[in-house]
Amino acid sequence: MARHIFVVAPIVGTVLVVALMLLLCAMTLIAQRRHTRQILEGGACNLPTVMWRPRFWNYSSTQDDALDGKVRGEDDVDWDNHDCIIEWAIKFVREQQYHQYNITQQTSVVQVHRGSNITRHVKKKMGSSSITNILPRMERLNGPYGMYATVYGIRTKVVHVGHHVPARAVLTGAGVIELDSGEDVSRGERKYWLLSLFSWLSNHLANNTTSKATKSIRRSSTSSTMRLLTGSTKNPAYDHFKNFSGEGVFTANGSDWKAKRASVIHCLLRNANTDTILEVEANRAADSFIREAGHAMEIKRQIRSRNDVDDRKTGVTMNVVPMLQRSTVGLIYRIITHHNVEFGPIVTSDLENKHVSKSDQPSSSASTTSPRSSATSLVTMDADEDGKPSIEYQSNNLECDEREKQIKLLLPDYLQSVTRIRMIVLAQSRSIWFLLPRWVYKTFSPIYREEERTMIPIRKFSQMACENAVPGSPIAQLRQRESHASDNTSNISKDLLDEAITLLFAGQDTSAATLSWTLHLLSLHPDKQERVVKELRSVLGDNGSKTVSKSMISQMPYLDAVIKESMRLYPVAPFIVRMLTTDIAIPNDKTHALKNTGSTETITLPATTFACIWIYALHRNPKLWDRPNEFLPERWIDPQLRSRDLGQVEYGAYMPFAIGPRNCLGQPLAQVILRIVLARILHMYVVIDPKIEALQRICKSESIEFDPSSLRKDMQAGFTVLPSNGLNIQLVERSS
Ligand code: HEM
Repeated sequence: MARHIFVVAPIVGTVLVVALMLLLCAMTLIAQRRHTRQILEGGACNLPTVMWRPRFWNYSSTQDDALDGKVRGEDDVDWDNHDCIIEWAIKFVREQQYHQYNITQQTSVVQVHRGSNITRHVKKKMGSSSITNILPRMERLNGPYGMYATVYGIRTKVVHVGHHVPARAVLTGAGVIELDSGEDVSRGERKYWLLSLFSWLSNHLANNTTSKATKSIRRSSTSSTMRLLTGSTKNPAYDHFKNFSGEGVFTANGSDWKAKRASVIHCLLRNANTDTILEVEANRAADSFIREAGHAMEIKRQIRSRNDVDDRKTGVTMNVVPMLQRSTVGLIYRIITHHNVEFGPIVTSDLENKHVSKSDQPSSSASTTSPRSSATSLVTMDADEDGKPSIEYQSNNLECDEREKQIKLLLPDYLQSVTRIRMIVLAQSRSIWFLLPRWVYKTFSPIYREEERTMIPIRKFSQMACENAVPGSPIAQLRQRESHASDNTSNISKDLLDEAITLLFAGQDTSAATLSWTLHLLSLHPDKQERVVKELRSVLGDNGSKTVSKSMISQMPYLDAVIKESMRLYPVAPFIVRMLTTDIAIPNDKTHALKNTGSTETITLPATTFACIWIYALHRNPKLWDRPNEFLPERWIDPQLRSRDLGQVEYGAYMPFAIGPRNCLGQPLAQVILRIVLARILHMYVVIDPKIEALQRICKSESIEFDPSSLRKDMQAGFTVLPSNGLNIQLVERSS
């Protein structure tokens, strides 16, 4: 009997302790939810709130299908076979998916409470794994300021922001005071400092006036000047990324972040060669894409053995997402390391001549940067006949050196791993482990183990990038700076490795995703694509050089409008998160006009609240944009259409690169990369959605109005959003 007691007592004791802990957790959760609701709905705020039950999400590697080009429900369709496409289109229309294409997978429950004016209690179903399902609903739940308070887990208050005024207040710390007339602060650090200064002054002055809400800003402001100036920080909202990008500029905080950001901006953007390198490398990235497509066309031609058929007319249907990922990773790698390595497929057939030389190599690098050129380093600056600077790669005359071989071998694993890590970080932030201390996650979570496995190729690739960095390159310069230096000069510091991981990913993933969405939209709108091409030809000339320069893209307003519009509809970072370090006062919905701040009532977002800025919802807010869901590049250039969009004039309404001190530091690079690569691809190929022609025909025969937007792809959530399950595009060579 006594022996039994010794066995049973510990078991019973453990059960009781676990039960007690669960009870405590549940009570804390309930108390926290009530507290949050009181803060955000009650008295001062009166905001519409969404109480969001924590949704636990498992990572499953089947999410990786994006790279394999599988399209849900479309796996068996041969997109190069006309009959197959027609068969698919008939099925698609007949099954009446046509008008409800986006609404799939509904699993968990969201409750919506309309502040203190609750008149109804709505229950809605939301998809747990697809952001596409969440975002349109966020839009539809538009209350005053489109704001939603959410409770994630036990400890956190979250405010969802879908309106430009509070978004701007959170991201710039500007609060209720109108500081800027709609200009983009991201264009220069100088403006940002000016804005911050204004922000501080205005908040300070407001503290001395009667505004009860703004008084609390001073009370809750921290000793850190930076925090006082910005009003918000990424910390701790971005802790999920720390295993990935460590203390790189994306995840660092406080004075560490400030020093790192200054260093990265200096080394990446203030380099005398930056502009030329950027131009050359963006053209090379396009060459890489074109070469890969050409290679596929050649293979297709060989497989079908139809030499008599002119393949340039039929083209080839390919998943362009991984192609763009490969091209852009090479581009960013070379920009930050100046290591001259070509990642694209090395094509040994005469195809290379057909496609690469045809598309012209960038400037004078033409003869030395072909895929067969040797492993070399950048850079000597020179001037061509027109006095325009150009780049020579110094050749060491080796066929392919060891470092080049190694980094090329690592590329497929690297790309697969970054694709996987996008999902793992998301899974982590939504898993039950999020609610527990970090050490518990690290010790017990299978997600962490998967994350560590996935990080191996990423760390290896980035380590090699640091080792291969040529003197004078951004990475080599960073290595010399205090913010990223190692104690031992021969070693690569953890800070430098984190930065390499950050820059490689931040630069590559976002650019590839934006280009994918833009090609997708243009493939659904052939008329708009033709307008871009007409403009391109007028600038490049039909027979002239096909290399695109920065000055050329500045003469292409429609191309610019297409990219802006595509980033409006598909901002690749659909939301960003900040934690408020001070109370932030914003005008309430009745006194919308910011300029009358003297007489406005304010409501307060309390310090320590997480603010989730829904860039996606801002970009599609019908109060800001005329015909918000339409792909309408003309809105950016036609004065009449422009005047209908409040979003084009209100600062903070359009922010694909975010705004405020933690906006995208790579924006100046990205703006050039996107335009040059897109121009080159469109100059070479007609991009066609393989389904569109068949659907148009079937819709016509069934007397259904054809709406190209119904063919838009779902968004696959990750760090950034990509077209779900890849993007099959038919590429057909343009006849000149
Ligand atoms: C289409 C291209 C790009 C888009 C749409 C984009 C968008 C963004 C956005 C929205 C953020 C803020 C993220 C957040 O707060 O959660 C960001 C941050 C950042 N981006 Fe980009 N980005 C692009 C290209 C680039 C490039 C080419 C680089 C560099 C090579 C880069 C480097 C960074 C870095 C380092 C940060 C963190 C800045 C900080 O926290 O201080 N991005 N980007």
